[in-house]
Amino acid sequence: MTIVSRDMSTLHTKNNLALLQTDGIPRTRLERLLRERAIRKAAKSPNDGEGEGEGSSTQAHESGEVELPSTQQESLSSDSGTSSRALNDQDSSEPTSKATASDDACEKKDSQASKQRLLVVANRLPVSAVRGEDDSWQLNVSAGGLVSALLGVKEFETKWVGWAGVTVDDDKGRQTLTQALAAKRCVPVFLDDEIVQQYYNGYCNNILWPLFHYLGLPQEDRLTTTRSFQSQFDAYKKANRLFADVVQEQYEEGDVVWCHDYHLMFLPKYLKEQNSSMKVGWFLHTPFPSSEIHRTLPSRSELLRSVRAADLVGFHTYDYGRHFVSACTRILGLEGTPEGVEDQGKLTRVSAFPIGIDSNNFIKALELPEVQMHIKELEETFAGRRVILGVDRLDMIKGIPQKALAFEKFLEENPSWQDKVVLLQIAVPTRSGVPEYQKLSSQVHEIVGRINGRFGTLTAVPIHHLDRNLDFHKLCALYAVTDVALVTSIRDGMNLVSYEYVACQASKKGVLILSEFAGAAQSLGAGAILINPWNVTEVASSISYALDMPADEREKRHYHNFKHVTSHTSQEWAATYVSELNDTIIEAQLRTTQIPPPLRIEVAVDRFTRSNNRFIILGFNATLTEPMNSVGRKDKLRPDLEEPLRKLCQDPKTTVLVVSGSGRSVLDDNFGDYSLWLAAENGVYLRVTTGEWMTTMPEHINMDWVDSVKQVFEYFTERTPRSQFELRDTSLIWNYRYSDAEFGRLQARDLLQHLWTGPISNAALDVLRGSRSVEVRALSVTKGAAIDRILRKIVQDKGIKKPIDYVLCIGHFLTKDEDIYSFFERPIPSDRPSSSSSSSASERPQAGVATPVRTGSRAANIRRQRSMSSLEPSTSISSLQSLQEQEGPSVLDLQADNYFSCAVARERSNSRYLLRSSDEVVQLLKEMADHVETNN
Ligand SMILES: O=P(O)(O)OC[C@H]1O[C@H](O[C@H]2O[C@H](CO)[C@@H](O)[C@H](O)[C@H]2O)[C@H](O)[C@@H](O)[C@@H]1O
Ligand SMILES: O=c1ccn([C@@H]2O[C@H](COP(=O)(O)OP(=O)(O)O)[C@@H](O)[C@H]2O)c(=O)[nH]1
Repeated sequence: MTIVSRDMSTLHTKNNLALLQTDGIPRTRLERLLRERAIRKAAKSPNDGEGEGEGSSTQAHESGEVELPSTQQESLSSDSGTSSRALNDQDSSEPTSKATASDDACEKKDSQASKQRLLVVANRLPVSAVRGEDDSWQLNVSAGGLVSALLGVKEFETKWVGWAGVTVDDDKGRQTLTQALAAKRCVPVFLDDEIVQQYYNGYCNNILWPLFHYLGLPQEDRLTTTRSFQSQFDAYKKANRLFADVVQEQYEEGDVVWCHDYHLMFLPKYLKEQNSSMKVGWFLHTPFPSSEIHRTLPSRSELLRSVRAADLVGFHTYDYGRHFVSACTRILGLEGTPEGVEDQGKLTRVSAFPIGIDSNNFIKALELPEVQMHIKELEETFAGRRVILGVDRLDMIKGIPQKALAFEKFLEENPSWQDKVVLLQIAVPTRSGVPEYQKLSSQVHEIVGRINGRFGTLTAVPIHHLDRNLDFHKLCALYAVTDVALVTSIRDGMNLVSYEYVACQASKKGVLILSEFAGAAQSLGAGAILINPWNVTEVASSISYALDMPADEREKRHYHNFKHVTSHTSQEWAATYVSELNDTIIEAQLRTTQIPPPLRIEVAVDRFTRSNNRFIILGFNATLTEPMNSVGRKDKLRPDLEEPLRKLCQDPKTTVLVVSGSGRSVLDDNFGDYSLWLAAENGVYLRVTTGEWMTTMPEHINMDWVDSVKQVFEYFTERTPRSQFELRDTSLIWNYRYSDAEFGRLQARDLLQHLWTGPISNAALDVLRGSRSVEVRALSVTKGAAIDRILRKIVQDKGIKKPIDYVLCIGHFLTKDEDIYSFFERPIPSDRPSSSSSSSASERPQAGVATPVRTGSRAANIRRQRSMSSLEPSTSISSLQSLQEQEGPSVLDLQADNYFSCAVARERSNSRYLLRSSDEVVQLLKEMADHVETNN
């Protein structure tokens, strides 16, 4: 990402869409992403190409970024007795309190001026701080896959925001730690002990973590537990606010903000509330469980909604993403699409981005003298024995007890191996403040002790169990010398240990036994032996198979995995994610240009009050009723619309028409006692409420297909619980809005497939897909076709003399029915609404009315186009043409400023304006009704 990428980020920052559309940047998402990828590849210098992973450690070290310490010294922290990776950019072991934030920042700015700025926000910073005397700070690399992977990301000008793993209550300490961290491009979020206990140990690691790994919620045995869940959830939100505040302080326009993991599910929402134009991504490092698991969580909806505020939501695997979309459709009732989750036109893109490692760093580390020395030591220690390696945080998800049991079974079944093989298990202590982790530690020790007692000898034990964090060089050496890596996670977001093992096995070509419940199984499945860790017998026989595997099979398997690990690096992962996030914003901007502007209600009302003969056309479903996705919706007029509608209907200067796809009885029930016009079945039936229904059905309408379609709809209704179908005179509708959303959608897909390609595909019918329905209609039955006939009838019936000078047409119409909007438009592209109507409307390319629309010629035109001129209503409606012939001038005298077509709760529409929901329809009609009162 060098010069060309910078051009891209300039485009993003400036939202320069005009430029975007004219300078050759492709318009489709895939084309843009392919191009970005090509640019990234081309921008790699030839030197970067040594080894597949780009961005070598040396390079990163020189730029002063935080990195895995292949080029740094490592230190054993003598006071704690544990081995850790000390991390300083100038000097690896000295305390860093003297480093100043400003010096460092300036230096970085110059060297990284061309890079995209990236704010990485994660609960844990890549370094954990330990306070020394004199307010000095030692910064040690934190353990865990998230940190390892993100340390490999070097393409961006990255700043980290997170918790340093330590409580600092005094101002001086906070100040010095902030300075020390600034040298690592890290910014601390300070959490007090109470928050850490409630948020991190409590809500994150005792509730979300087990739940997301299918271990269920903790059992409650008394009400105080419920109360503590609530206080943990409150602390979770509070902690997320603290993160949001720090991000806000650090944010500069154009930055990409990348939020990580289950600790920060509220962060996207808080950030967008603070700044809606911020580019916000969220990535989950754990699995996202099936919606059936997620729905057990009391705060399930709030969490989903908050994550949805992000522009891009990423997961390690397609399955996790699918579960998330499914939870949003089933729990929030939103629309899941192949692209993500949609709510009233707002798309949250959901994709899989499998993480990788900085493979080059591992490969190069193997050449270092210290690593070679460790390799030699290990070879000597384990001479004559094969070594099976396990490296895990001591976490219940890692299946360490299962691993030990499988190894026990293997020894039991293979006595000849008993003194020739050892299981070397590194169990890095983690989250020791959570009681479940303390229990696990004792459990594992007990099992290991028992097995060693059973199979050990005076001089050797079969399991070497180390409860500690290893330094990087020792870890690399272990990866390189061992014969088999055994990963038995019962669930694991990805599992980077398996990647790291493969990266270090270029010479030995050891075997990877990998749990099928780790995300890594999807990428390393070709080369690994996949196992179900719960099946102890299977794992035991896989160990046996691995130890006896012939060299050529090991080579082949290793080759597959090595290729994957070295090409799908952490750098690639981050670059792909950020590139998609940037593109998601471009896409949203492009979509915006296709979205009509919001209706300015005050303008519509103002024009209404100044006109003398108004025509108001209202859709019914989701326009005058509750929104589509509210549970238990009935086809019923909203109670808050009754009064305003009644007032409007009583106004002598206003004619109100409700036009709906619904049948006559639905409209009768809702509007029988109002004084207005009703058009049922998309205008096939018409009546003024004081009169009888009449048909406006066109002649020669072909309905031969009805029986065949009916049979198909019956078939799908029987097989889709809670779906229903309705037979109308000119249409059939199958709707599944009360069915399981995903199943309904799959059924609809099958149904559509059959209608489009099956035996009735040549019938004279239109197939229309609604958001949760499929409708089949006679050809050319649309609201736009009907409005012509309806208008004629109304004009004739009311004996209208004064031309109609104001039209408001609002509805949640299917695309096909949007021809009702264009009926009142005059197709002259150069015409524009005058500026007084609405400034945003004047920017709309499709708005084309400027001069009076003469209904006679317009209607005739439409009739010609649609071959709908010959109408035979049961009650005669004479043609408007003849009406005009009889009565002289036009009945429509519509200035552009006085025509308002509005789609309700739609994202894209041919209408001039949008109303977000039926709530806004209520507001509009109320304000109009208020003016009727005062004016008349
Ligand atoms: O920060 P801690 O509470 O000490 O825990 C360490 C990290 O554990 C989890 O790692 C996950 O991320 C890895 C990289 O994507 C993935 O390979 C692994 O399967 C996950 O378990 C956790 O998600 C991180 O937030 C923690 O920092
Ligand atoms: O003593 C150790 C052992 C392991 N790791 C690192 O911890 C990470 C574990 O990541 P993984 O994705 O396997 O699981 P997680 O712990 O994140 O759940 C790997 O990068 C290891 O290199 C470490 O820092 N110190």
